[in-house]
Amino acid sequence: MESRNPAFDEEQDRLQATFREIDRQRAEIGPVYRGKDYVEQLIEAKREENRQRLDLLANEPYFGRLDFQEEGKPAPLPLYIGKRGMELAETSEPYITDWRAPIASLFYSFTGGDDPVSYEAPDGTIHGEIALKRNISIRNKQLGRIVDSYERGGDNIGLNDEFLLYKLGDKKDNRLRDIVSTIQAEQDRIIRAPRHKALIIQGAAGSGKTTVALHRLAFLLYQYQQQIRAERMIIFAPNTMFLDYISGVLPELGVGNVTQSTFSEWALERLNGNVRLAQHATEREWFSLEGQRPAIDNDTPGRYKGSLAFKTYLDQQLADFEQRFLEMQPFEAWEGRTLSGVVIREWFEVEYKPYPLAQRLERLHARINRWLEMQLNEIGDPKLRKERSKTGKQRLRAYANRLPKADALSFYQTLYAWDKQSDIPGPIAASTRAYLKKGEVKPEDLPALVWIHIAFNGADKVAFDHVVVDEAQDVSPLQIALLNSFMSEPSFTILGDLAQGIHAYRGIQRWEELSDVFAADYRSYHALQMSYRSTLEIIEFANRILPHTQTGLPPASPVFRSGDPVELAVLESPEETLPYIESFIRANQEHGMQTIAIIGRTDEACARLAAQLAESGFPANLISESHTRYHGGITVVPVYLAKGLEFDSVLVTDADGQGYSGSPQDAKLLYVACTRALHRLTLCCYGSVTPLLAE
Ligand SMILES: Nc1ncnc2c1ncn2[C@@H]1O[C@H](COP(=O)(O)OP(=O)(O)OP(=O)(O)O)[C@@H](O)[C@H]1O
Repeated sequence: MESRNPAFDEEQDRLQATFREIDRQRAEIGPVYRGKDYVEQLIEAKREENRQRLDLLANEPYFGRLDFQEEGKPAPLPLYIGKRGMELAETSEPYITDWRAPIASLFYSFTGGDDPVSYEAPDGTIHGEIALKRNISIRNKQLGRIVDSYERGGDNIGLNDEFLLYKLGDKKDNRLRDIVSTIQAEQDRIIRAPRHKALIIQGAAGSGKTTVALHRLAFLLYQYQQQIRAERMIIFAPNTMFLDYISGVLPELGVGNVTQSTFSEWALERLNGNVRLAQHATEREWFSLEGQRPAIDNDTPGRYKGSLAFKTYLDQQLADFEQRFLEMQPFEAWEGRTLSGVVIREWFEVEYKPYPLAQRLERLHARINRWLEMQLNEIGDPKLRKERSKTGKQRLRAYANRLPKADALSFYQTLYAWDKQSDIPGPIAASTRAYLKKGEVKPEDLPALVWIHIAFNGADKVAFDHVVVDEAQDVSPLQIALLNSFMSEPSFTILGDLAQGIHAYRGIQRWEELSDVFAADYRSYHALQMSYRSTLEIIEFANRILPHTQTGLPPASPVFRSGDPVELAVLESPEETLPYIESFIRANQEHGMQTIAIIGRTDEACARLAAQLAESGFPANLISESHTRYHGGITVVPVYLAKGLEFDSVLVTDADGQGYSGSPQDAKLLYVACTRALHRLTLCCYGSVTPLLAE
């Protein structure tokens, strides 16, 4: 605990007063209503919301204080900033300010100096001066550390980062955490950006992209309470384990009900389970060490099928498909009774035009059926009517069967038919055909399939109020265009790091590929360069790998947090690897590291290692594609699945020329591996070190 001083005593008194106020308000809410009265139930829902808010506040009422003197006011007023807001029950005066409130933006944007400051309030710009900025740490209801990062008239040297460094030095468990108390100005600008934008964020490893995106959701829900609903927000992330890892942040911020999904999961749901996915086939091809991996270009299957050029091709094919309905023939129910083609086309082309194709077909079918019933009703003789009814219905079935099918998978299959004249490059068509023949598609086919499905069935225009796409360097322009078609106006947070583009065979090479999906007024590009996750030593080490990724990205800037030097162990023989890893784990546990990861090169190597470790008494959590949970503790993980995660201490194995050749693809993998470490990074290999680390 801090030594006693007047500031500490003042904050102690304020904290106790706050707890008393929270207790008072909590008691006033009264007992839970369990009756059946609907109005009472609605009121109870509001009360429950209040209970939850007060419980959250009771734990850590606030984390910062900002004394702001508004222009024209005689003295500064202290604002206490917390995860949720609170008013005094008696006077309705603000007592704790929600971090998302406009005035709280000053706490984040202010980085020192005596210059006047301003913030955007609903009624216009408010000007004033800051007299004090104070970080207050409250843990288990106890006042802990107080750090004044600015005091008017004080010397204010070098205190700005102290609280941040104190926070960054923490050991991690198995969950990503909120950062409300230390959001940095550049991050805050993204969090508070207007709603109707497609923000594209290139952020260095550990720059807080994922965290910032989650805080942005909380901000949007607060700022646009009337227009945005949590149930209509969605977060796309690369795998379910990563979703599990980040799932704690939104509840900590008091946000529930936001859908979190992988793109594949979401797409399969759209397709009503009508397609079967060849799981992980591409990953196995690209991340094993067997075989020669081809160079990546625009004709790499995943890149081609995710391109806007492919989207144009699909749209053309869909338009041609629709044209074929214009050739609809007359329907002859029985000899002498025919519904003319002109009438049928009129219904289809004019009357049903506003509906999506599949619905138009359904309506047309029902309409012809009604016409048939009417014709039958005109026949007086029951025997003849029965006979004609049989013929008419048979013929209608045959007629409907002759019409092209508005079904996404059937249509997609026709694009790859061996005799089809097509824009699709031959090798791509052949390999896709082979999968389709087995009744399977690859993840790279899903955007196109959903695109077709939407063309046939329509998209729910207001399905999303906001979409977050994490690890967006691995998604395709077609995916983004598709998601955009589920919104009346774009509202996106798209974030990633090209240097971590390990799925480049299906992802993008430049951000323009994604931003081209949006009109110029909507898109805005942001770069986050400061990296918060790792120590100075780790960031500098990883920065040396960066040029080999050939992405042209600038090095990440470290926060000045120094730790142990990065170690590279060159072993004499493969037999030394296991004892080396065991001693690594032991040493790190003794050092207080809570999450320790051994990052291997392939699935197979990791499975072998985890089995060996278990035998020698180090049970580790092995992560594979099918894992849905990240448990913390000791983890063995193949590098391509480590993306997005972080660990107190990391050992990268296989750091030799075979594990990581000098190619840009392997440079990205090694960059991902090294940037997972918060406090300690070690690499090991036997034989020759990878050319990526040759210097
Ligand atoms: N302003 C901040 N204050 C405290 N911690 C922060 C801040 N910004 C980021 N962090 C921490 O840095 C780490 C990295 O954050 P996050 O995982 O969101 O980064 P990222 O850019 O998505 O990383 P990567 O691309 O490498 O997966 C997390 O532990 C997060 O809590």
